[in-house]
Amino acid sequence: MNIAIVGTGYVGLVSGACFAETGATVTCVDVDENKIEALKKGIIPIYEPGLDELVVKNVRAGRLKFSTCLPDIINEQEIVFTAVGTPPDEDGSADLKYVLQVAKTIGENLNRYLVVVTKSTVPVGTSRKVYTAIKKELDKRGVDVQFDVASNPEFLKEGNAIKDFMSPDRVVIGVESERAKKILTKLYKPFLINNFRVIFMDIPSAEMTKYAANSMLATRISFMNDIANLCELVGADVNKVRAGIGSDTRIGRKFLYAGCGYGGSCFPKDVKALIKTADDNGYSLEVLKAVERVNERQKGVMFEKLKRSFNGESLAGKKIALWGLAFKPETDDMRESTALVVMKKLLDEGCIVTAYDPEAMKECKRIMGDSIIYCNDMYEAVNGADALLLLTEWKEFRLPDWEAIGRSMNRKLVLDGRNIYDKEDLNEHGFEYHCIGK
Ligand SMILES: NC(=O)c1ccc[n+]([C@@H]2O[C@H](COP(=O)([O-])OP(=O)(O)OC[C@H]3O[C@@H](n4cnc5c(N)ncnc54)[C@H](O)[C@@H]3O)[C@@H](O)[C@H]2O)c1
Ligand SMILES: O=c1ccn([C@@H]2O[C@H](COP(=O)(O)OP(=O)(O)O[C@H]3O[C@H](CO)[C@@H](O)[C@H](O)[C@H]3O)[C@@H](O)[C@H]2O)c(=O)[nH]1
Repeated sequence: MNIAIVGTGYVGLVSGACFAETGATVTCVDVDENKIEALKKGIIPIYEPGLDELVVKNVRAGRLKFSTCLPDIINEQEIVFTAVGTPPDEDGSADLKYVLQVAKTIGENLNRYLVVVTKSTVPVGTSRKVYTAIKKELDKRGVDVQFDVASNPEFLKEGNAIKDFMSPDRVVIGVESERAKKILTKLYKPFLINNFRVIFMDIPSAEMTKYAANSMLATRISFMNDIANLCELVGADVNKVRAGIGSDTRIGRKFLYAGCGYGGSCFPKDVKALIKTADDNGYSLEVLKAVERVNERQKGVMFEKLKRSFNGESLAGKKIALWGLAFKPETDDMRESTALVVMKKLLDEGCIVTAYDPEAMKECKRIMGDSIIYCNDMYEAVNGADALLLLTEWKEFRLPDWEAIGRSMNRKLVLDGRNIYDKEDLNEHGFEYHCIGK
């Protein structure tokens, strides 16, 4: 089966490598020539566990190829997926220019039947726009080629992308033609051989499912962050509350972790876009508006705690160490990460910021330049520091040598934004310790 994936980012590259792993012949297409050149040499542009091996293996097997030219390969494909970015526009709506550019290119070059599948996260009605854009170009050329559009939103999480893609909880496909449904069933069968969890539905419902899923998950997090802040005021412990409510199967245990706010390329942008879709349709999504407000506030909580620990004393000139810069562990992605908000606040206050992240140092340098001090490891970052802020719960931060850290810090103060340390343990080592929701 020949398929192409247009847009070779987190989603496009992971999907391409995983489809190739099941035996499909996949061409990953991108307009970024440097990225494609690097991939052809086996250099993977992002950090995602297991991705290097999977890409290299499938390239060697001849099942995974790269191209910068969709027109060259389009008429050899049965399916073309669009996995380009849909960044937020100034008003919060999803910017569809890349998706529609791809549709135009398809219409300008298509000569035989094709299923065009939108994998990017797009608002309801986008597949219709994709259909119209392709048809318009075909009509201009005066050719009568059959094609179908479908919606297949992606639910993978960064840092766990390959596992999520290879063994999905479910695959959602919005499709309105039997021919396209049959082709997509064939493609997804290898992933779900013994338990075919593909949910077919109409296209608008598939498009909406993606936003509703991310919004529900973001809601759980903001809800727990709100409860955590209240726990602090009334003397409860949010970790115990989480265990207490998560054991109710109607609630479930996942995505209930209070912390210093959610980030990433998806939750913030998708919550905004859904709010905008509703506003455009004359409906106000009150719950989601609150979810967003709570998250904005939560990203400032670590800084507020730091200020409180210094009891009104100026933070200017204080050396503050940050552990974790990525928006979550196991990725180098810093889009909308809490660290960006914290760094800005610290620098505005005149602090000296030292930082360490196992994978996101290069990305941080690209964004922050020389405004902070980049350290070679977690221990170098805390050397002479007046406080340590844990912002991303990487595994290597879980069991630090507190004795050594205590000797090297200027003030023994730890603020834990992901609740991974034990207060009693830290206090025993002579540290002042604060976390979220306790
Ligand atoms: N990152 C995730 O974890 C994730 C998960 C599920 C869904 N999504 C959604 O998937 C989509 C892609 O996200 P991403 O994180 O992979 O984006 P990304 O920014 O990592 O990658 C997008 C790629 O598309 C390329 N591109 C742009 N215009 C192009 C064109 N006309 N032709 C070919 N390539 C083009 C860019 O050069 C870039 O390499 C978004 O809609 C996002 O919301 C992302
Ligand atoms: O209990 C939790 C779980 C997550 N987070 C934070 O939420 C953010 C997002 O985390 P996660 O969902 O694991 O990563 P993403 O890669 O952004 O994945 C989300 O966004 C993707 C893009 O749409 C979807 O495909 C995934 O299903 C959805 O989980 C991160 O900042 C986490 O620190 C919490 O604060 N508490």
